[in-house]
Amino acid sequence: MVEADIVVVGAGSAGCALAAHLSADPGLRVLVLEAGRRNRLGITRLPAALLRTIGNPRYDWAYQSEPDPTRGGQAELWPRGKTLGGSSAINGMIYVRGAAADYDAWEAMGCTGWGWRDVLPAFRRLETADAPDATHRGGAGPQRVSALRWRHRLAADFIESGVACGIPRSADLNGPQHEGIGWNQGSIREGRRHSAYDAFLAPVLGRPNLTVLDDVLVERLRFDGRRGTGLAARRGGAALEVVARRGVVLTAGAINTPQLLMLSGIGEAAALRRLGIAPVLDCPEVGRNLMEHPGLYVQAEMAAPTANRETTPLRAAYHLARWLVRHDGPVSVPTAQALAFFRSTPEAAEPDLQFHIFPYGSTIGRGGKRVIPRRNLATILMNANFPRSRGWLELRSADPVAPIAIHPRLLEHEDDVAVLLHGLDWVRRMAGTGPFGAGLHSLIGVPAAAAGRGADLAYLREATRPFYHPAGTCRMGADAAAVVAPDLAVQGMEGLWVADVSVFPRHIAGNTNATALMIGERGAELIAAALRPGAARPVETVLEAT
Ligand SMILES: Cc1cc2nc3c(=O)[nH]c(=O)nc-3n(C[C@H](O)[C@H](O)[C@H](O)COP(=O)(O)OP(=O)(O)OC[C@H]3O[C@@H](n4cnc5c(N)ncnc54)[C@H](O)[C@@H]3O)c2cc1C
Repeated sequence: MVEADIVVVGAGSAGCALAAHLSADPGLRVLVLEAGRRNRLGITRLPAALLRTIGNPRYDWAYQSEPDPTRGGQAELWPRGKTLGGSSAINGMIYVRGAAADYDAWEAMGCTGWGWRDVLPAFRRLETADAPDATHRGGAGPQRVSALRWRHRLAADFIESGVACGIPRSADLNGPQHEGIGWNQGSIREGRRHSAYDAFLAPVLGRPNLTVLDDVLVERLRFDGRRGTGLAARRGGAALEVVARRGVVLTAGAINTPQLLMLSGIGEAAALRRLGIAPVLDCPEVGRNLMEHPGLYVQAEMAAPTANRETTPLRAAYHLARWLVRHDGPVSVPTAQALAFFRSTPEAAEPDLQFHIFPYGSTIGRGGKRVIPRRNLATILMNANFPRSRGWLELRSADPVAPIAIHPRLLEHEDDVAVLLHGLDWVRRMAGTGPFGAGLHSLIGVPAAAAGRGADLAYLREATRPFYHPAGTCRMGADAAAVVAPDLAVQGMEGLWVADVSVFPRHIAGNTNATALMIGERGAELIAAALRPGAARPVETVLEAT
């Protein structure tokens, strides 16, 4: 048996930030449990190595979704990091916080304390940016956020074409001007991936009140009535009982956090009973509201050499050596070189579309493996920022090892289809404008505009994919149906919090890692406040308040 004051389940983006902050109080014993293994983190630090880790069960839960009837029955890989650092150890390292309006929208939805003015200090506190300032960017936080050390010409061309199409230029997409087109920044330190584990936990492992255990699969939570008192886990083949003297924080991510709640009896009571799980709390929204950025990965055949040409054995060896010595070059950078946040139409109330440009393209080779062919390919990623479609998660069995069923429904809502159709027009517009357009041979698979809306729709239904940003499955809100209250406490329970991307009440205009870190940082503040003497939050008060 192991004991701690606070037990944190999952050493991913949010979990690492949260545990580092909470354990800064030497009076609080913090235990972090992570299902993935500590070993083999070396390869994850090479930014270009993500092609080797995504889908690899050593680092990735590698979920397979259920067929999606809104996309012709498409089923696909849903990667989720399974190692110290969680998804931040296998992600594309794109660092973007989203728009101020995204968080003000959270606040307007009842999430008091999550407006931009509340979350900006947390964003600033957690980062060390290349160019800190007094208003928007931090200069002393654990997470390094760096400019690209290697830039491809075609990304510069893409930016110019975007400007020529009417997208404003942004000097810093994490600065005051989020709407616009500009260079991407990376969760990268001196050319190496800077995962949440590297940034937040590794530097404080020496704290006597902090313990991090890897290879621990948490199977279910233990309760005394409605109070979280610990959990049952498995380390290697052995059972492990953990006592949480003051509470448990779930930071297991948008798929595993709701799974763990359901396995522990918190979910839709009737569905749990059918699986032989005794309900502790009837909370039907657990696992619901699954939102994901839907979008297209459009491959572009370019006239001039793209980064695909840098992957010959000789060039790859050179770039690896260059990275080892100088920590720069094509293997030192995140996937995307430039990003844009822009409006699908002039009438759109906010930037509802995002572009990414990758200076390389990949195809699926023999055995279903992703390969980088020796062709001049680039990839334009276009996605909708605020999907209205909702999927859900469904527990298949009471066995904690059985993967949960993921029902994506990416194109359920007509508004999402309409936004993506405009996005497709934008892809064609970029392909016909400015220096990027001049250097482009063809957009592979994209129907010609002349083929009409029917052809576009058929293409969208066939080609739309998830962008690896699932969120919202333990929705935060002030209403009775919300899974967690704005202080991240699970409603109707005591000593139990959720602090990861599951709590999103609405999606954001941006990739989700920075926001996950912010939720960890802000969550730690809220939980520390709840743990202060006199701050007890009786269950009855919570229920009355909703
Ligand atoms: C392939 C990929 C590419 C991406 N690219 C980008 C990008 O470029 N930029 C960006 O901003 N975002 C990106 N994202 C999304 C972003 O990384 C995630 O949204 C973010 O990391 C989620 O943080 P989290 O803390 O909610 O969960 P995670 O970081 O996923 O952490 C959850 C942790 O909990 C552990 N865990 C789960 N269940 C258990 C259990 N039962 N017992 C013990 N431990 C458990 C997991 O192993 C994991 O370590 C990407 C994601 C993926 C998968």
